[in-house]
Amino acid sequence: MEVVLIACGSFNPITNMHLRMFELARDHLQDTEKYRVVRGIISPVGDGYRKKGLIEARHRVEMARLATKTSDWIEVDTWESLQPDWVETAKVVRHHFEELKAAQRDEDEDDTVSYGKKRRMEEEYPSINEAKHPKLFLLCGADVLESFGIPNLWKPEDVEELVGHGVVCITRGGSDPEKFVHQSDVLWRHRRGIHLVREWVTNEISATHVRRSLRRGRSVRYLLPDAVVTYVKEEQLYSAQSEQKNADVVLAPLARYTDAGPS
Ligand SMILES: Nc1ncnc2c1ncn2[C@@H]1O[C@H](COP(=O)(O)OP(=O)(O)OP(=O)(O)O)[C@@H](O)[C@H]1O
Ligand SMILES: NC(=O)c1ccc[n+]([C@@H]2O[C@H](COP(=O)(O)O)[C@@H](O)[C@H]2O)c1
Ligand SMILES: [Zn+2]
Repeated sequence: MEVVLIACGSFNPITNMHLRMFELARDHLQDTEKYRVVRGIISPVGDGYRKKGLIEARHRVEMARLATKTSDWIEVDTWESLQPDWVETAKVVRHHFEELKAAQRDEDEDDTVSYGKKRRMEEEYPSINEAKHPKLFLLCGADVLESFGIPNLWKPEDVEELVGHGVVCITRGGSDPEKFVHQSDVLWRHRRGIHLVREWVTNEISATHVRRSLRRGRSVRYLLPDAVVTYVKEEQLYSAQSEQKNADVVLAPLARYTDAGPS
């Protein structure tokens, strides 16, 4: 079964750990001998997410592009980052899933010799289509999985939709995703679609740490790809001022699902 992995996040900035997540997930899935990971998509969140310290999407996208230049299977997609308002992750995944299905349809139509035969097979076995296009799994760290339980952050139907597609979750210091899945009825029901990956070479790289070091003029070399370090320097990104962005506004999902403010 072919699988495409999609990681949604701020990538503010992208770190080596974000890239490691993809490699870890691919090894884990392929080790089951059930899946073949064919592509990885990085989808930086749009500016409408309103997270504190979130710099402009065009810079975050460019850094992700530079970081994935040396990968032959991970790419950056800008659809989410270009939307004027923040888009729910379930909706982002739905958009990419539709694209995968459409690409498969185009491929089938090009293949004119067997098109008629395929159509007849589809009529006879409607579920045949499900196996034809790749599956799309959300790739995330354990903190994101655990955030599914934070009130007013995720809609229950969105969580259901995401775990229905499949989720690959990488362990992160201080997290216990196994326990979290066990304690949630929805996640437990979908436990077979939740792939927990243990990172044995634990590291605490986080974009927050990187931004803090940059503000203090400390080196972040070897935490980020060299090309990203150079870009940050050239563009003079991440200052005390940029960290104050969105300091006084409510995070878009919280604003959307509560009366806390405009979304
Ligand atoms: N060290 C890590 N281990 C496991 N997962 C990680 C790690 N760093 C980031 N991730 C995951 O990468 C995805 C994108 O995360 P995000 O852009 O928030 O990065 P971050 O390093 O957590 O940044 P921030 O500190 O700003 O929250 C999320 O699913 C997050 O859980
Ligand atoms: N309800 C939702 O769909 C929902 C809620 C919170 C975060 N998210 C997403 O999770 C990711 C989290 O990123 P951060 O860890 O950088 O906040 C972002 O891509 C964000 O859009 C989605
Ligand atoms: Zn984070």
